[in-house]
Amino acid sequence: MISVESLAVVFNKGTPLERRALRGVSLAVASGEFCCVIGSNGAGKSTLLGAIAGDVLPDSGRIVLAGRDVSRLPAEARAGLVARVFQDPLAGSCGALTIAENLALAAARGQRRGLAPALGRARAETIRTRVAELGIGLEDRLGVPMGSLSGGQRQALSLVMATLAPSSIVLLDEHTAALDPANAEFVLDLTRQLAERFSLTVLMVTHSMRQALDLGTRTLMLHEGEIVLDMTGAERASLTVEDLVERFRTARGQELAEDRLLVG
Ligand SMILES: Nc1ncnc2c1ncn2[C@@H]1O[C@H](COP(=O)(O)OP(=O)(O)OP(=O)(O)O)[C@@H](O)[C@H]1O
Repeated sequence: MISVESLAVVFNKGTPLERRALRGVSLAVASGEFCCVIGSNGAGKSTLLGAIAGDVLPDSGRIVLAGRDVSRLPAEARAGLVARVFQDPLAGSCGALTIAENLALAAARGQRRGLAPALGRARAETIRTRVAELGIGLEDRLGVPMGSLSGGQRQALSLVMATLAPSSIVLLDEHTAALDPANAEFVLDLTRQLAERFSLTVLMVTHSMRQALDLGTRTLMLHEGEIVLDMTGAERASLTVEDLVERFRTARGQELAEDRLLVG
């Protein structure tokens, strides 16, 4: 469960570059809910995910994850509660470490232990099984450096890493945007499967309005640091991309001026 209350983030406060990235965002995401987040450039999507993960500390407001108030905790202290996958396939894992080492560290996330115990036998078996389930032959290459893999392979492993530790909150920040269409589809399918299998609570940022309506159970639209649309259930099921554009126009009294969103 994610609970965000009146969250505000201001960058470069008190300078000519001041930017209010989040303007009092409140949001409750139930356990097992899969929420897609869409919005134009600079809407505050990454800032919201960063604030939940602890990479961005809020100026005001409160964040509660799985019943624990984490508002002032740094990212390391939240690692056992929340996992994040980034747009850049290189960002979520260490290229110099092997696949097995990266996965072992992910499995030990949130625990105060080093690499050696993380590579215990039982854990090594789990890792091998989880990698084999991807069906892309990486289980026979667990000793190769992560840096030698393709973007698609790396993102697939990042998703496995995000779901190895018991944390059930996963934040996906345009995690397929840097992939070619075939790999993006593969990683999206994997996202669906893992979310269902582990009853994950997911916040997935996407620039594709189609994806934001097709995937998961809820669609949020952020605009200029505020949630302007929040759709779920039957209302969402019948919505087309055109309807979504129209809803935005009605809510904000302006056109959605974002080519990337409309094309996606
Ligand atoms: N570290 C930072 N320092 C200063 N300003 C920032 C920082 N991070 C984000 N911003 C600003 O805050 C606003 C929200 O940015 P954010 O990255 O959250 O938007 P976004 O919705 O993820 O956009 P995009 O789709 O372009 O990635 C933007 O105006 C951005 O320029």
